Amino acid sequence: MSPVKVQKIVCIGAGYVGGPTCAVIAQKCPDIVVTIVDLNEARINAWNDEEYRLPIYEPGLVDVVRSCRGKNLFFSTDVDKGIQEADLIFVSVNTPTKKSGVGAGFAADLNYVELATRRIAAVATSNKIVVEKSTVPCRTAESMRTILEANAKPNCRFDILSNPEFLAEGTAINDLHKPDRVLIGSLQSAEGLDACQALSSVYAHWVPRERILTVGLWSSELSKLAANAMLAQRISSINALSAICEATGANIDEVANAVGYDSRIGPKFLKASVGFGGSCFQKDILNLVYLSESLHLPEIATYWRQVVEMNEHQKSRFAKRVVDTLFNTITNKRITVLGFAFKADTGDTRESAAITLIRDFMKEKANISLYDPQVEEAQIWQDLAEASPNLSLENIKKQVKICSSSLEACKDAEAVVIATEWKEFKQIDWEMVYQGMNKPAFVFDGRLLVDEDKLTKIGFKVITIGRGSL
Ligand SMILES: NC(=O)C1=CN([C@@H]2O[C@H](COP(=O)(O)OP(=O)(O)OC[C@H]3O[C@@H](n4cnc5c(N)ncnc54)[C@H](O)[C@@H]3O)[C@@H](O)[C@H]2O)C=CC1
Ligand SMILES: O=C(O)[C@H]1O[C@H](OP(=O)(O)OP(=O)(O)OC[C@H]2O[C@@H](n3ccc(=O)[nH]c3=O)[C@H](O)[C@@H]2O)[C@H](O)[C@@H](O)[C@@H]1O
Repeated sequence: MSPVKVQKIVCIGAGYVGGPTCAVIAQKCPDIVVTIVDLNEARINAWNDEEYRLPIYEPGLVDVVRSCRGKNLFFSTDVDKGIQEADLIFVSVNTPTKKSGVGAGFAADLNYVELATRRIAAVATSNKIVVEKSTVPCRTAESMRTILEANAKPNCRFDILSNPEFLAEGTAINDLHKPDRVLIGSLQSAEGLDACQALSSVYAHWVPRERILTVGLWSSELSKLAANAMLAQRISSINALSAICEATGANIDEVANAVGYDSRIGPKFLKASVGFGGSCFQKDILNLVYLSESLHLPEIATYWRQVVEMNEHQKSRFAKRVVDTLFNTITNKRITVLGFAFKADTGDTRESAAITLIRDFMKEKANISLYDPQVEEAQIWQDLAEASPNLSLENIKKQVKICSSSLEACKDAEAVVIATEWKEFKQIDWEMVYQGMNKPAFVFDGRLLVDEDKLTKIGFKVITIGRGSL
């Protein structure tokens, strides 16, 4: 048997990963028809929007979709038809942390993966290559195989691959166009290797062969969790050092720079911050913690859990520094929060540090003015309500005001807190901001973004993460 030549791809899940990933596959493989399906009709309608108001904000994404939608790229809610017609199926559904039951708070909720897998088994009438794109615990492919084989129609074979995604939001299109590596895991059987070859040939349309790594299934699944854990660990390490800097007068930027010059360490991902956010770092590390505990490796679980605990500590440490600096009370004071997304260049707010900060400021009875250039208002209210379940939305709205510019948000404030590193916050007219604020006027820079000397000259008192305020 020789590898299948992939002609039709369906992707189940039109989210942050399925959408951009498969849009780029369509763009780079004009000979392949790609259909992205989702149960969420509103999301699919947005992907099909005539004015290209897509459901996610990602620089460069509109151009990719514009170049191939309606030609070889389609978005649909008809999941069954998509499955039936495809020879390769990406499963790119959400895998959030379980909220209840065994492993609640740690384990990945694999319900969506299982439902998608069962749907594939129920409706497929020909052989399929099924690709795990979602981030899943090690050995999930085995569960998928068991479900598929138990429910397969006669003469219908399924080959399962793991092909985790390493894109980061905000740079997704560039990451997909020029990936550091594409990782494909398969069984080492003849059929498994053929399936692996078929998927490799899809990526080989634009990714150099030496960057397409082929490994065993379990290594591939674990490598995804490992990569996120090690990236997050770097941030927790630099953030732990930022606390020492604040207490000693060392400067975290200088420390990170000096440390990063060591070619074994490297300069990337060493930016101290108010804490990492995003849908995956915390979830994937907790998943690794749960996996370690399930494997009776408690010391390993404790080691990785600390990365998340350090992140929580960083967020609460920063909120406390704001309160302490503002003479130990922010009750009835106006605090401006600039940025709500978990990082710049995305409208995504999942696990954003800004949510935790605002929750903590609300507990202190502060009034908050908030501005973010991308995040939708409805999303902000939903996130704040979820973070403070004891407060009604009506009460939250009494304490929080959403503004349409930085200048408006900073008016009459005692302090400005920078929570997201949006480029436009670098270009704020701080002279004008200063005039409109109460005095003393404080700026708390949680993203090492502003020019501290310049702001100090204007009259601000600037408190920066990882720098002493002596
Ligand atoms: N967001 C990111 O930057 C990255 C995420 N990942 C992983 O990729 C996976 C997907 O993440 P996102 O795209 O962010 O999630 P998402 O929540 O944006 O999208 C998932 C989509 O799957 C759909 N869905 C769920 N079950 C379905 C079913 N049975 N049939 C059809 N559609 C279904 C949902 O309606 C949703 O639109 C997760 O496992 C995540 O850990 C991996 C790398 C990067
Ligand atoms: O599995 C995933 O979901 C993805 O998770 C991260 O991507 P993402 O969360 O989109 O964004 P990152 O750039 O990694 O940033 C995550 C968080 O860490 C923060 N961060 C990042 C880098 C840094 O030096 N300091 C820092 O505080 C960011 O502000 C952000 O809040 C990984 O970078 C991707 O490789 C991975 O595919």
